[in-house]
Amino acid sequence: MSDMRLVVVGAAGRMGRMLIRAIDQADGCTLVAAIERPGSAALGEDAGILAGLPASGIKVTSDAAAAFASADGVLDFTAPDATVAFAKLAADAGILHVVGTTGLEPTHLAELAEAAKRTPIIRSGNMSLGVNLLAALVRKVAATLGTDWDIEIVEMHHRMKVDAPSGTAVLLGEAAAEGRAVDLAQQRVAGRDGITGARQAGTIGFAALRGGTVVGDHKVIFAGAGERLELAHVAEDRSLFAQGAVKAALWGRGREARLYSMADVLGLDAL
Ligand SMILES: NC(=O)C1=CN([C@@H]2O[C@H](COP(=O)(O)OP(=O)(O)OC[C@H]3O[C@@H](n4cnc5c(N)ncnc54)[C@H](OP(=O)(O)O)[C@@H]3O)[C@@H](O)[C@H]2O)C=CC1
Ligand SMILES: O=C(O)C1=N[C@H](C(=O)O)C[C@H](O)C1
Repeated sequence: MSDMRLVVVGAAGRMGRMLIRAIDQADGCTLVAAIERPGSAALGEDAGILAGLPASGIKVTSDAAAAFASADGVLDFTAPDATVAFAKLAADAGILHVVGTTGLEPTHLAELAEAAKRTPIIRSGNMSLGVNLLAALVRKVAATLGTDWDIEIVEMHHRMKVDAPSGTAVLLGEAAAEGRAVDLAQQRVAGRDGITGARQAGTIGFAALRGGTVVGDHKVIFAGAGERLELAHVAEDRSLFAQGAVKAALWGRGREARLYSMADVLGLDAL
């Protein structure tokens, strides 16, 4: 089979550069375009150079529609509104859309679900094997323990991160809620401050720390009476997210139009 032709949108971002490198290192795929927004200082730059590689001959452009027309898939770690716009363009072009963008609101998710009726979309708040395995463990533990065990999710990220709680924290919260057979939206408590009153049984709490260059730390705490169970994941290098995204793209090639998760890609659904 010919190499899968991939486009990276948000190519000059922290993850965009990692994705260009991950494509370069992987077998079975080739970078065919690199996209940034109109007016970006990165336009015209060589995508390889941008990513710390030898020149690739691929210049960063802002014409996503033209790029998608001659590609098989797009890797998208950008921002919520941009991701929705790219989802429509990817569906128009009939190419696979891998979405790592976080901070998506229900309206964004509804738009992605609509686009996924026309083309496959693989979306995850975290593309690493470790976090997706952790989510499966959290689901099991939450299903096993009663609501006399309080669930709190603590995350820390670098100072440049713009959304909170992190997409991973939300993913882990959803896993805990699934385990308890409840709706996370009804149980979610984030950003306590001031006289909050005592903790309500059954709620799932989120705390977000920001600072320095932390790649991504997540801890799920099950706090019972007199004992505590803590499950944690530490991401040491963003390249693992990029490698996960490339793995997802190769897995998703030729799949039917629908929304997939990283658990689908990694075969963790049965856990
Ligand atoms: N799922 C996962 O495994 C992971 C997800 N993430 C998520 O990925 C996203 C990006 O993170 P990160 O790389 O650190 O952020 P950056 O801000 O470094 O990169 C985002 C890039 O997308 C660009 N962009 C934004 N809007 C558009 C647009 N309309 N068209 C083209 N390019 C656009 C930005 O350009 P500009 O600067 O001009 O706005 C920027 O270059 C975040 O939501 C983050 O949480 C990060 C790591 C792992
Ligand atoms: O913005 C980041 O950096 C990260 N974002 C993702 C998230 O919101 O969980 C994944 C990872 O933790 C890094």
